[in-house]
Amino acid sequence: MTATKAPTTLYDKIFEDHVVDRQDDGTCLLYIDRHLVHEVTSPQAFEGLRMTGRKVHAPTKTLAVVDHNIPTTDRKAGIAEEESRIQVEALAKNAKDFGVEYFDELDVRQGIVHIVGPEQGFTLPGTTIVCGDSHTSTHGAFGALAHGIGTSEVEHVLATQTLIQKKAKNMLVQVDGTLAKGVTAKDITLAIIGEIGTAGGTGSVIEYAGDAIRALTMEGRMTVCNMAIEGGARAGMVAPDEKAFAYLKGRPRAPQGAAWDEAVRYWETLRTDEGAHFDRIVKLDANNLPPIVSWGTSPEDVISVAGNVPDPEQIADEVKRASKKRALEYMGLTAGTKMTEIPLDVIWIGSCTNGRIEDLRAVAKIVEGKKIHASLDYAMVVPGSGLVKQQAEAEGIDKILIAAGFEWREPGCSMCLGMNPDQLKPGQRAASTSNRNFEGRQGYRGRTHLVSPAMAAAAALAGHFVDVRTLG
Ligand SMILES: CC(C)[C@H](C(=O)O)[C@@H](O)C(=O)O
Ligand code: SF4
Repeated sequence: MTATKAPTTLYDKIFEDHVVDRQDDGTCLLYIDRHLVHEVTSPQAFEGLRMTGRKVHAPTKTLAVVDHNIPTTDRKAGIAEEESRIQVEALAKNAKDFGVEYFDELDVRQGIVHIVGPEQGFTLPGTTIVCGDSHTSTHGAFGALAHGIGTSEVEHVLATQTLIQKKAKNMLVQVDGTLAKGVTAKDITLAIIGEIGTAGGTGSVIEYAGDAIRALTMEGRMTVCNMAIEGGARAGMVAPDEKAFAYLKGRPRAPQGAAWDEAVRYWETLRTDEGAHFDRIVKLDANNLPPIVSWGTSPEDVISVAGNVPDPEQIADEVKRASKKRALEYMGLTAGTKMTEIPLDVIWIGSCTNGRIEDLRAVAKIVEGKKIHASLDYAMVVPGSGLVKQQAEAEGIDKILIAAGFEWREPGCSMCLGMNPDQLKPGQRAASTSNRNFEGRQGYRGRTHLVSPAMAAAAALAGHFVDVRTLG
């Protein structure tokens, strides 16, 4: 008698393929294929190795890049802020001492860690990937199991190439239908968080499926998986397909020749079986999805650009009501105001959510031959990596943006979190293509509205939000 194997999810498959040891209580030791390292969460981890005389277990499976603390202006001028400088210098030294490849601030391959991994073909389908950074979920777009980890785990992975994990629940987010013109992956991911809330994915790994996800480019899928974290999930993933393979083919770290063909044969098996069990299923209709704007101080505070600032008084739950009232106060908004009538001060385009070439192309397409609105303090574009910047310049995108009045910067995290000099001033209101809008996220008392690159571009021209579906 042949036993039929129970259908399993993509997450189950990759997880089980990497289990080195399993305890009775379900605690597993997972083998880690790829470890990305940046300057913020690695100094103590390397220090821990040094103090105990340990080495990096698999230096070739580790890649370090500087991103959070570096200025986006002249790199050769160095870093003025001491704490930032110390972190960056520590990473350079640690990479050298421990034999880890490192992209420094003058390397064209440098950029935001989650943009660099896929670009280098370091991120591959079916692998386990970790980084001391919450948005490691981005890599799940390639059908990898990608976890953000804490600094003590960074040390553990450096020393052992393994991670202690318990199996998460399986959650399916099914997005079907066709997006309206101007509506993008960012709107999908913001809408999902609006629907499930920032705790909606707690304890789960989300698989994104459906024809609207299939129709997205790899850049778009990365945008969606990037924000799985804002939906509370441990990771997000999309089953790899021809688009993923085409994106990776020929990348420096991707397999070549016969090894490539063999890899693709394996990658093609990486999908959820028909009938596999999901603990929770959420559906989103792409057909009717409007462009989304955040109005509050949580990524779940989202609304259609065609809507009005919501009224917290309508919320039954007292605690929630108080918190949303506070959010409106912080944001300097009044319930009932039309979203398209909120005047903006700053436009910021970049981040691991939306700092890829496709994002910059979308912006250039909208602003070409036009000027940013005179009422803005400034508009800034920060490419996600040196290679994105180079590609954009080869396409003339930099010229279009500069002619329209944008600042064109060096790559890094920049104002996504303002660990470098790029910060909002108190009271300044920004349309930002990043992923977090907490109080002070982009600068002390700064106000952030999360949007797609197309929405940010249209807002740059108008000085307020515009429904991009109405653009010609
Ligand atoms: C600095 C880093 C630890 C942090 C993260 O993990 O997400 C940062 O990238 C962020 O986006 O807030
Ligand atoms: S771009 Fe923003 S979200 Fe992404 S890693 Fe940098 S700080 Fe974190």
